[in-house]
Amino acid sequence: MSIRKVFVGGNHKCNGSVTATSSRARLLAEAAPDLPSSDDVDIVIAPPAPYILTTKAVLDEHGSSAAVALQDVAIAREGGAHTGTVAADMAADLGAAWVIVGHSERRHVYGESDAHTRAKIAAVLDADLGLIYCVGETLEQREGGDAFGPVAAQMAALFDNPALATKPELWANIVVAYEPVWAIGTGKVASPEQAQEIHTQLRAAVAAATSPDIAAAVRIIYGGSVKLANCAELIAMPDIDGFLIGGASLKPEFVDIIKTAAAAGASA
Ligand SMILES: O=C(CO)COP(=O)(O)O
Repeated sequence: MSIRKVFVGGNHKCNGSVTATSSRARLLAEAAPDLPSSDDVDIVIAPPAPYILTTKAVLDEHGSSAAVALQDVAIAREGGAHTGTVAADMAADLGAAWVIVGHSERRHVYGESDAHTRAKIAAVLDADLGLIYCVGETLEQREGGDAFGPVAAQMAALFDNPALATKPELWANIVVAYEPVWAIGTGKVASPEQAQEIHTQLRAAVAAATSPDIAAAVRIIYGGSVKLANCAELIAMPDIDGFLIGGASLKPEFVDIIKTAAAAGASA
């Protein structure tokens, strides 16, 4: 059971419409009386960028404490000549509180380099936004016997960030999402033991790169085929502090996953 405040994010990826995204936000906001308070759980929705304003408006209108996240960001904080992207400053302007960086679909489908990921991390931290930093190994890498090696290499992009060296308090704005590539959208969820093993290694890596206090406080969440049927056993592990949810965040069960995760956290 996590001793940290549970964090549940819904990554809508490239799905939805104005109507569908609004009704998902409304469903979540209307469930608020049945959900634990924002003292016990952080809830974040990452709709496609064009729907951020609408999502935020629906949440605000219903007094929801859920926050909004951008799914990816430009490498330059202020934007400029970066066709097709959204800048961190624009995310803040739209009312987003968080930005996802390093998602496997950016790394593997769009071929995003480590240099891009590093620049995006810098842009998000510089804009004072929360960073949901995704890491994860491919099936090939896991079957090759070293699941953590590639994850550690991805974490280096975070550890090398100069702002974090001078302002370690920025770690409070960071959530690390372990998302094994083989589990994303496949229905093949990592076992609680597999996830816990990597989360422990991640926490140890944070401790080695920063301090035991920062490592003890940083939230490490799991993503990859999380659904209502498997979330309870995952959240029961001591180093799984929440979830980043793709497919199931588009369904009404998202609310029930939040309830399950938050209840486990509150009883820890
Ligand atoms: O990529 C994910 C969240 O960012 C996970 O997606 P699924 O929950 O659809 O496997």
